[in-house]
Amino acid sequence: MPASPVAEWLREAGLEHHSPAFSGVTEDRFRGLLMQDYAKYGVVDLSEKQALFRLIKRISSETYGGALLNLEEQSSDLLAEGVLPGGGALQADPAGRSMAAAFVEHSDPPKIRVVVRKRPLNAKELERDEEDVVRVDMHDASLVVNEIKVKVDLTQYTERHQFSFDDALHEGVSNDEVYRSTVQPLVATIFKGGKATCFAYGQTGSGKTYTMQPLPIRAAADMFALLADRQFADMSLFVSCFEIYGGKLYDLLNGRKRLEMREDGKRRVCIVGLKEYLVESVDLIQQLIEHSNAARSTGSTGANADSSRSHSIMQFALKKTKADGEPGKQVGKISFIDLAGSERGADTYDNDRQTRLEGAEINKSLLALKECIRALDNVARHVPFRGSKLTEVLRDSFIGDEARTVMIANISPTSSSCEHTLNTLRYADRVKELRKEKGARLPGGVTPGPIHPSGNAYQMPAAPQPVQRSAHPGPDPKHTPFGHPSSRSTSPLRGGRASPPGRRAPSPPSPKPSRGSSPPPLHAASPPPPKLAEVGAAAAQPLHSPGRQGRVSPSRERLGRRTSGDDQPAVVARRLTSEDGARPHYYDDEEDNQLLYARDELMNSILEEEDELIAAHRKQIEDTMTIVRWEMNLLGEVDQPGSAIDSYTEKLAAILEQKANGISELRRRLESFQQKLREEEIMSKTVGQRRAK
Ligand SMILES: Nc1ncnc2c1ncn2[C@@H]1O[C@H](COP(=O)(O)OP(=O)(O)OP(=O)(O)O)[C@@H](O)[C@H]1O
Repeated sequence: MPASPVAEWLREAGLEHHSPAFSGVTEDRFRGLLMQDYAKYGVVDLSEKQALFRLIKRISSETYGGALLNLEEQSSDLLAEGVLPGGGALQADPAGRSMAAAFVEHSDPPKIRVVVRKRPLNAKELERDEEDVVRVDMHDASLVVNEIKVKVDLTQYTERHQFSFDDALHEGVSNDEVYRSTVQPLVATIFKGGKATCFAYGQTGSGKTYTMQPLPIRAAADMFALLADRQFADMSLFVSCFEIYGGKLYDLLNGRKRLEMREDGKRRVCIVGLKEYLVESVDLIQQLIEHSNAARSTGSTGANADSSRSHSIMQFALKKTKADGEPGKQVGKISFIDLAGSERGADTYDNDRQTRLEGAEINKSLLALKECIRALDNVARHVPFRGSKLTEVLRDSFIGDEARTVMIANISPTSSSCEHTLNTLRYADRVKELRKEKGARLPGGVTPGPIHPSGNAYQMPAAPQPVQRSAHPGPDPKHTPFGHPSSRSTSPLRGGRASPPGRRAPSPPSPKPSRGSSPPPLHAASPPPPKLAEVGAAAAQPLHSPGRQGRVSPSRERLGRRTSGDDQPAVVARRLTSEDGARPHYYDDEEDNQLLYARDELMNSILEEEDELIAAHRKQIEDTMTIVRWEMNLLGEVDQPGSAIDSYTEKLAAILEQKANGISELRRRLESFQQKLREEEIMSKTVGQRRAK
């Protein structure tokens, strides 16, 4: 007689001696066994329990669509590193929860984790015989950068910079190990209802994309493994991907469609129109990643023809699934962020205006990101989201006890990249600095010794207050210029803006794919694949652009730090090294410094006013539509027999005045903006000329 499938499975797992106890257990019942059931069938030994757990995970996953997982490997990883952080403690879970549920409940990764990854020398660097100046000691999570310097008499010497982080990964470390050190511990956070963020920071070509790309795939594999558990059967995974390019949002899974950020009544940020995909296989995620990569903006710069000039953000949202298959309430979320090249925030003086503006935007967003992460650790009452689009979009990921962030600082090994490498490490160091004992820090960002768990002498800068955008005095939709409400006065555009929060655009429910079915292929130029669900984002209010008080000012922050005494000396050489890679360079010449600071200020106000100008233009169009309605009404009135011409002329005068005011206000704004662009042009040219000297 052939063995039953259950007996066959047990044999595969080396548990055949337990087969008699399982006789009569159906395949479905077997798949649904929980940990507390194991003892009933005589499986009490720890290693046997683990083997049975892995077996059930594997067959459940094969049945429910996660067949692509290498569960033998994944589960053993989970068992070794995540599921059982306390050794075998969870095996004896008194509540008798499944291993998956116990993993989620017991896992508690730190709020912030900073990991450095060094990439190997590439073929070109080897060909040029470039020197590897970075030594990583994985054992104590530290690294040393040997910076080669030249004295005034032209003799060379080496300056040694030492850093320590939560993990330091050398060039031989695989992407799997990176995953285990960074994102895997965050998987439980998402199932617990938390928001997790993982971002890669570093100069162009340091390995950000190489590092980030596999992470969502591995995370999805682990998430599917957990989703196969009965405990999480009512949840599904949704994926979206967008980029922030020049301060604007584009959907990378929907033909780079421009997206708008909105804030709903509860001050939640929504990205209106962002497409979300229900995913049930790792394969589909792989295709979505390829699709988004193809769509991502890259542009050529003096530094690197392929340098990435945008931040790309892939988000996994875990949601409850409604009975009709539609997504319900969000449980948790993880964002994978491949940041723009960090060096792109500086050295932009010689480029064209567009590139300079992009550089300034990147600079601003990297500074704001650092401040938001630092605020996480500092349990700050105010988090400076409004510093940039990037941090506004990620706002909910920086709030709440369950917010977790992992930063991966990618560095290149060569001597020629040394300055950028040090900038990246200093940025990473500052992200983590609250965890360190202040006394242990050496000048210049050198941070030997262990991380102190409670050292926290840093104070957040005064919380910036959001400033309302000063809109021009357009017509109030409730009041006509004649001083009384008009039944027809509501602007159709204004009305149309307020779509109900949380609504989804109608889309057919996504059927669960049959086992083994492969998702449709994606092509860069092709329309998005099926299983599409549009995010019904609330669209109550557009976000206010960051006001002058609400932004992170690079120059002011820098000046403030100089007097704080815990950074590098203020003036050390002909050129001061930028301390966190997101800064322009500063000089020991006071005049040069003044010029750079002034240019920073101007650039920031241009970035703010650009948004405001566009918003004001939009509003002006809406107002014009409202006024046209009034005019039509007025003409209707004057055509009536016996209408009073005096009343008509008065109302017409009021309308014309309102029209003229609207246009002159918009024109004033435009002229002020154009003037700033001209000033910036001149300043950048002057800076470029001084630097060339
Ligand atoms: N750890 C690594 N092992 C092997 N090759 C690597 C590693 N890191 C990066 N590389 C290679 O180095 C090159 C640059 O890497 P990558 O494109 O990821 O850099 P990047 O930081 O994302 O750059 P950009 O900001 O321009 O997007 C690629 O060819 C990549 O395959």
